[in-house]
Amino acid sequence: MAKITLKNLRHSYMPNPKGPEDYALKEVDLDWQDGGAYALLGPSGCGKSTLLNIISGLLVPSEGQILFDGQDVTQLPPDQRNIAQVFQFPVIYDTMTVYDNLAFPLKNRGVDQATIDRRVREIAEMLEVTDMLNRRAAGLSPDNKQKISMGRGLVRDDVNVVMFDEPLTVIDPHLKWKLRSKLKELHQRVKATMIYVTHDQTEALTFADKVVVMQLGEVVQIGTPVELFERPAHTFVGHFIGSPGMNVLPAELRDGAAYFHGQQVALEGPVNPGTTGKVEIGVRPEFVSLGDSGIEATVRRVSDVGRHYVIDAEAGGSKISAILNGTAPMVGETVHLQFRADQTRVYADGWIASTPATEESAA
Ligand SMILES: Nc1ncnc2c1ncn2[C@@H]1O[C@H](COP(=O)(O)OP(=O)(O)OP(=O)(O)O)[C@@H](O)[C@H]1O
Repeated sequence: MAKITLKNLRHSYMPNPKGPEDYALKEVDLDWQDGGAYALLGPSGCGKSTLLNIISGLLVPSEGQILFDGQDVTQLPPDQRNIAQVFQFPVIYDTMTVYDNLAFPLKNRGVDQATIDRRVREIAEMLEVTDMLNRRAAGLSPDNKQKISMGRGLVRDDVNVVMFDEPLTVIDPHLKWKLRSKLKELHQRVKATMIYVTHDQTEALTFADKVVVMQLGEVVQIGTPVELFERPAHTFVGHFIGSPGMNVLPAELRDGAAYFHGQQVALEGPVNPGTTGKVEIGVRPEFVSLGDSGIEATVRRVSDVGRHYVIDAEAGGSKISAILNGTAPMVGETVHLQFRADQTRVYADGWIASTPATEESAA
């Protein structure tokens, strides 16, 4: 396994790119640590496949370098990069048995028979497909085929990285959670560097120790699932992660204080000096509650989602969502919303622009 470094990477599909908008990947600098479980998360078109293809060698970047353990591989073709890939659709040989499918990547490399047998049986046991080893792959269900595809990606222990590109696309929804947790478990056992590409936050957050969130060809935040939830570095991360996503409300700054719809809102800590641009307040629905005072709002929608209620209220033309326990208000009712101060942050032009009070007092 290897540490993978992306250095000043940029890629444009155009022959003569001019502005940043001509780049499918804007400046990307990233270190993927040896043995880490990473997710690359972002909406369709944000540049995930472009980045994956650059790492695997299918695409040579317009600018920058890719290093495996410090060695420049930017110009190396895929077959010399020693990478395993699992795609959206199962890549297996229907006419072969499950055993032979799993053994294939090892046979190809001239691995000895005893090692092949040991490794195939280990992987089959991890994937819970031992009872299928002698069956022909043609007869398997789509999810079992994809399991075997994953097994083929994991069977070699000498690859630099295993990359999964939306691997659960073909899996039935009710089986997805099973394979999702299986993959996490596999990472813990195999300890390979793994990159899991998806647009699905649940998949990313379940699988990864660190999630790389991309938007419009840019990495907007790298963090643990908890970090992304608790302190989104960008409003996009706030929106994209969470259900419902973070409330992002238009705001004004005056003398270091933030105002929404003319009313001061208590913040996690000071606003960064010199903050300008489009100012917004971000607070997750989990940290919005009802009180006797606070922001006056009209309830527009109440959804009972089992363990709690989600309400959408309107204040000053903005929608504010809250996750509430206990008794839900009625649609049309006027309520007062309170934001938990230590979870209320300022964003300027999308980027976080306030600092937690504790960090400041520790400084
Ligand atoms: N071969 C290509 N030629 C020209 N433009 C491309 C090519 N491949 C991708 N693009 C453009 O580059 C940008 C990033 O695309 P990319 O496929 O990397 O995103 P993605 O996040 O993987 O999306 P998806 O999940 O839909 O595959 C998009 O604007 C896309 O239209």
